[in-house]
Amino acid sequence: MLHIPQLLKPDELELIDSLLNESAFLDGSKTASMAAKAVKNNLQIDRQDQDTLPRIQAIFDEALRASPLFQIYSMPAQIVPFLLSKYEIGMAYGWHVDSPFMGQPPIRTDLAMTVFLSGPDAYEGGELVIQGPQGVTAFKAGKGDAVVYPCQYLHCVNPVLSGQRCVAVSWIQSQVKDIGHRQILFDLNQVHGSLYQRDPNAPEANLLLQAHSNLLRMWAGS
Ligand SMILES: O=C(O)CCC(=O)C(=O)O
Ligand SMILES: [Fe+2]
Repeated sequence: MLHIPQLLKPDELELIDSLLNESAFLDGSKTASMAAKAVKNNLQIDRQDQDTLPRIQAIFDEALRASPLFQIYSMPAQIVPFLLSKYEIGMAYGWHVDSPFMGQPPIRTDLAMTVFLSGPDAYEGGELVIQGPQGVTAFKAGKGDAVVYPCQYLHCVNPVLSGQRCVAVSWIQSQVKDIGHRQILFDLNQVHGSLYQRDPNAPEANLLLQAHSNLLRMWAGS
């Protein structure tokens, strides 16, 4: 999983805040499928909304395009339009896995993403808790931060005890389907980045980039 600090800039957050204030929120369990419906208790902006959602989506499109960390980690092929959710006092989303296909037309959900639109001081409880191979991690990230995690992982949102928690969530089909392949490519990319920073002409930086590119060609498109 990956924490991206400050995916959104302060002026983008300000605009999103004002758009959210104008929007009507509906019962969020309507957009959950099967088992998730029973454990989902939050509010969401209507998917059919033609006013607010497209404007917020445009901000996210640009922010994701401009984030090297997001691009390197997720290698997106397709991204589901963002859902805007609000958790008020007592609301929560119990342990669940996300559907393997989402969106219209459906895409394969390799990665899930939460963008935090409320700062950690705006609510108590409400942590995004993810059960990864190394154990459980609870995220309560800064306003404008994002967390991206593989859809293989069970996760939940703890009950909000005070205040309110606004987030935007989406799902990504990666160019690289396999979670282990993605991790190797991400690690190689990080090492290449630091070698390149030390010396852009270092032959080993080129060799590493060559190995990364060749692996990406080998593993992409699955
Ligand atoms: O609110 C969140 O951070 C995650 C929500 C979630 O798990 C979902 O919508 O499937
Ligand atoms: Fe989920």
